[in-house]
Amino acid sequence: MAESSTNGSLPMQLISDAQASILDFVLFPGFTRISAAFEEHLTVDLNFYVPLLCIFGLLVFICRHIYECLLGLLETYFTSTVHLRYRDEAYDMFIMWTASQSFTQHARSSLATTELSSTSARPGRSNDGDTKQKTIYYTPWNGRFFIWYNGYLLVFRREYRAGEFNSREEVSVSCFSRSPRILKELLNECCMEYSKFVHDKTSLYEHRDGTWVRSIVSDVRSISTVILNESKKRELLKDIEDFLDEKTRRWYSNRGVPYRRGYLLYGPPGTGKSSLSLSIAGHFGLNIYILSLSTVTEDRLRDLFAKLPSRCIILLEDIDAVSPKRPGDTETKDSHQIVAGSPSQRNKSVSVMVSLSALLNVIDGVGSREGRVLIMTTNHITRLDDALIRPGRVDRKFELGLTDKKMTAGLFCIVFMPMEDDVPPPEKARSDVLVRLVEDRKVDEAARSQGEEVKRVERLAEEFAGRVPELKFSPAELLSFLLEYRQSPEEAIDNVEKWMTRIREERE
Ligand SMILES: Nc1ncnc2c1ncn2[C@@H]1O[C@H](COP(=O)(O)OP(=O)(O)OP(=O)(O)O)[C@@H](O)[C@H]1O
Repeated sequence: MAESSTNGSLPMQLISDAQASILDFVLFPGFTRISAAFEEHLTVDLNFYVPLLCIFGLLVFICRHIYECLLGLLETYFTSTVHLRYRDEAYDMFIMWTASQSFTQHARSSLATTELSSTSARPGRSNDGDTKQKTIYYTPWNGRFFIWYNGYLLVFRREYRAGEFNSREEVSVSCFSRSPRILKELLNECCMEYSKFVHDKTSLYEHRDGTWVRSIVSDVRSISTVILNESKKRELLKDIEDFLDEKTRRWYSNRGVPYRRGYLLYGPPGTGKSSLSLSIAGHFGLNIYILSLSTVTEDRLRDLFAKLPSRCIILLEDIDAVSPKRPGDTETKDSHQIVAGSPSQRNKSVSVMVSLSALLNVIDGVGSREGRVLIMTTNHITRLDDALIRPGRVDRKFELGLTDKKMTAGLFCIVFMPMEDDVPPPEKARSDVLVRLVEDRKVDEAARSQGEEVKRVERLAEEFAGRVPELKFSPAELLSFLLEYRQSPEEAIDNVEKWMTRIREERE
């Protein structure tokens, strides 16, 4: 120590070491090595420039800080921002809009997906099925992007924040103005475009992590494709139509009666309870929220009911999963509190998480939305507690049964009746006049032969229905058999006896 202080070289060395380490770790990683290399090969002592570099680094640091402060001030006082919550429909609307904008094509960082929604929803079903027809969508990703919209410069930020437990995406759009008017205009446009897109489609919501997420946007399933007793179908549709009428809403509201309607669809498996509910949603242009009681806890159930919009269909499937009542059980004080399973059992089985009392509370509790149509389905009506299906909770009950002759023929027609959309439209007309004439003639011939085909299928449908005994098979079973022979109705008729024998044997 004494030696070092006498020659005076160590303090200098210490200073330059300290400077070097600041440079190495803070401002200029690898400085020491580079400096050594310079000294060795070019005989230039970089240590001479260290103070200058430190000052320069400090200046850069100060400037950057000032820039951040100014940007923060600008953002706080002179810009307006709209934040979009990931997994919310507004997010999907905006992202869908960006995918069609030209600035997206030039974004240097973009996300390539086969879906445009936050929830892996399928906007339309164009991306299902044949992989050759899949579309890749590009949307700006992880950065700040500038957009010109109606003459205004907007900044679109989309940042991905990876967390230890959950990762999330942050999306916002800002404008350089204290008024958010232009941002609202933009989001209105996104909303309108989106509405046009989903106009003739049914949005199907399922729950994920305690919130409703749109899982499918599908083409409306025509109610005519659900085969059941026609008068029952008409009665059900009429009832829902009356309920949804504005006059009915006023009537309920004027008399202080909760504006809700409940239906129970019951019958054996595969008789069309879910299909009917979906097509009812499509028929009335309502979104459908599907909930299986075996997949939620009571708290979740309460939350999900509270988050329902005011006009929608909520489909509660397999409600017998919560009802503890069996034929012969006596109604006790506890019957409304009985959970189908003790707490320990509840932990073991996912199918017994909701008690009857919790279900009744959400059905008619204060959190329950006005204007919602509740459809409950069950395969075992006898297992349901009377309290669950009393009027007010279930206003109408509809049984969906096994096939009778008419239904069998109807199912046959669904499979084999020619439909306009079966054949894709011809490619764009070619200019060749002769070719077009030939095509026109083909269209006429097709129309004529289609009429004959309709009569033929109707005749075959009657023959098929004559061979299938009534009330022995579910529509799902028959449909699945018919689809095997969808290219040939005659073969379906020839093979139905064999199929019925096989099914009977399987059942025994
Ligand atoms: N009445 C029907 N008309 C047309 N198709 C039907 C009918 N019933 C069932 N299907 C067809 O059978 C399949 C199953 O039907 P769905 O899921 O609606 O029956 P479900 O009664 O809800 O069955 P589960 O009780 O097992 O849930 C679907 O593909 C559906 O298209």
